[in-house]
Amino acid sequence: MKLGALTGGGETDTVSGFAIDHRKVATGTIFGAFEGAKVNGEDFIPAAVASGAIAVVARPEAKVTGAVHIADANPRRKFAELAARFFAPFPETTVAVTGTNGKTSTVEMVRQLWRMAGHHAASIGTLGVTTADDRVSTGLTTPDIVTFLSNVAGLAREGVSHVAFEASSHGLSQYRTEGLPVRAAAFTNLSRDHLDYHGTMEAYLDAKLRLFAEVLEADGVAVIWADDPSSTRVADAVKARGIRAISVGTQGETLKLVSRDPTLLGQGLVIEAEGKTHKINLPLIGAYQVANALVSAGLVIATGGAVTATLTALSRLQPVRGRLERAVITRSGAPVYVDYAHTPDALEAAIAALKPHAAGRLIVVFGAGGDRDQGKRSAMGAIAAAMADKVIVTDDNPRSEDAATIRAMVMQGAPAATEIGSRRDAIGVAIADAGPQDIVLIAGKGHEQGQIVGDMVLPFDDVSVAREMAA
Ligand SMILES: CC(=O)N[C@H]1[C@@H](OP(=O)(O)OP(=O)(O)OC[C@H]2O[C@@H](n3ccc(=O)[nH]c3=O)[C@H](O)[C@@H]2O)O[C@H](CO)[C@@H](O)[C@@H]1O[C@H](C)C(=O)N[C@@H](C)C(=O)N[C@H](CCC(=O)O)C(=O)O
Ligand SMILES: Nc1ncnc2c1ncn2[C@@H]1O[C@H](COP(=O)(O)OP(=O)(O)OP(=O)(O)O)[C@@H](O)[C@H]1O
Ligand SMILES: N[C@H](CCC[C@H](N)C(=O)O)C(=O)O
Ligand SMILES: [Mg+2]
Repeated sequence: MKLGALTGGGETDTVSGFAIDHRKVATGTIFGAFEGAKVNGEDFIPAAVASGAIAVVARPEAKVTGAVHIADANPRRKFAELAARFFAPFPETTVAVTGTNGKTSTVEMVRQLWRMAGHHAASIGTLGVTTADDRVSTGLTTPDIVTFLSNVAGLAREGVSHVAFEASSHGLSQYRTEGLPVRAAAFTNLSRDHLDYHGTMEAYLDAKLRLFAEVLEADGVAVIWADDPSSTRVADAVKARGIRAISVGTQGETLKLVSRDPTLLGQGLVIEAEGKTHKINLPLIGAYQVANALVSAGLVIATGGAVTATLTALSRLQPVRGRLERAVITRSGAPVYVDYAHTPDALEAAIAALKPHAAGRLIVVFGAGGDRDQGKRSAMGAIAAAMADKVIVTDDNPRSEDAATIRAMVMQGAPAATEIGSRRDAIGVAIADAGPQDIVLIAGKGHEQGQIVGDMVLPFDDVSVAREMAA
């Protein structure tokens, strides 16, 4: 592709690629110079040009010599639009999910439902780029724009026609997925998280609303979990654009959840849709997975799936890794579940999912990530103290923070909790303590295969450690 084709000018240089980090620039690259949270990418423009950048997308105020300056007041969005033209074509059907919790579960369920309907489908999010037979981590829930667009284009070349991706609030704020047409967008819920980045809940919600107010195609469809207090804000943003909405939940109009009865390994659902009543056996436990299953069914229906076939397919959903995953049963007969709950609302949902199944005590082991929202820590402690029978506070991913300080903030909400810094020891104590009527919940890291301490990622997998301790 010639540079002129992207700028509308006559430049004849051949574009070889796109980069937002000067260290990845080669001859023919278009460099995106963005002001970031840590450094200003504009400081690296001379180095990028020296490495062969033929154009730089930057604010009008930025200084660019030796390469074409593609000036724009919103360089991240401009860069994404140009990169999308370079990496196209993309799979014909792409959907996005946003919300504090449920994104990974929902995109994974959408991928499974599409596959059951015969489509070649993939998902992109916290678990990485996932296809029917492969999973590659990108390190982020919503990857950076170049990683994202090049991966989506690669999936199209592999014959993937349907992609579901997680639109995190950071990703939306940083235009990491702009330029890729979104046929349907779903909202799961909004509760406290990432205030270290967004500052206020209003700013956090605004970041997510952009998916519906700007990103979703004008002739697209919104899928809304109607039972969340913020769902009306999403419905308003969608109505303002005259876009069709599918609402799901007990307050849902398209897929109305009439009843939910826990069974041994899942739950029996009664759902009203198009005037008909559907009885579905969902093979997943927890009210929160019903919410995600209905949102995922809404997304499949929004993109052409038949209602009855899609709802029936819910009974064949496979568990999502690290989301109420049953890791092992202890020698005393106590099941040990691993869950990714790392926000107050999520911890409440995970504990609420397991409590009805615990004839004895629910023992919860959890902590909180470092370099993340600090305000949620005591709130998580308080929820665990209120809802669980025994609480063990331990390390999650301390990152650059002092681990003991993080634990102390969690303990403020759970003063009677047991504190064990080593996550391995904490899991061991919980499993040794659990009796035949008890259930152990290990929360916060889910599928993660490492514990981030400082700049190191130490190998650590909650499921493997639980199995080791229960052996
Ligand atoms: C806070 C945050 O979101 N940071 C992300 C962001 O960095 P940034 O734009 O602030 O970049 P910066 O580090 O300040 O640098 C500014 C610019 O200079 C460039 N640069 C920088 C250094 C250099 O030597 N040369 C150079 O060109 C950088 O590439 C960047 O474009 O853009 C980068 C490229 O896309 C991301 O890697 C980085 O994710 C960091 C590592 C991160 O930890 N993000 C987490 C918080 C995150 O995004 N989590 C969400 C939430 C998950 C959820 O929903 O819970 C996710 O989607 O994963
Ligand atoms: N619909 C829901 N309502 C409330 N809690 C939920 C819901 N779905 C998931 N959870 C809780 O949140 C945890 C994370 O779920 P999931 O990974 O699907 O969310 P996510 O939005 O992808 O999270 P992240 O933003 O960290 O990527 C689950 O392990 C569970 O504890
Ligand atoms: N166990 C992780 C979960 C959050 C990871 C991801 N959602 C993010 O915020 O980057 C932590 O709290 O460190
Ligand atoms: Mg996720």
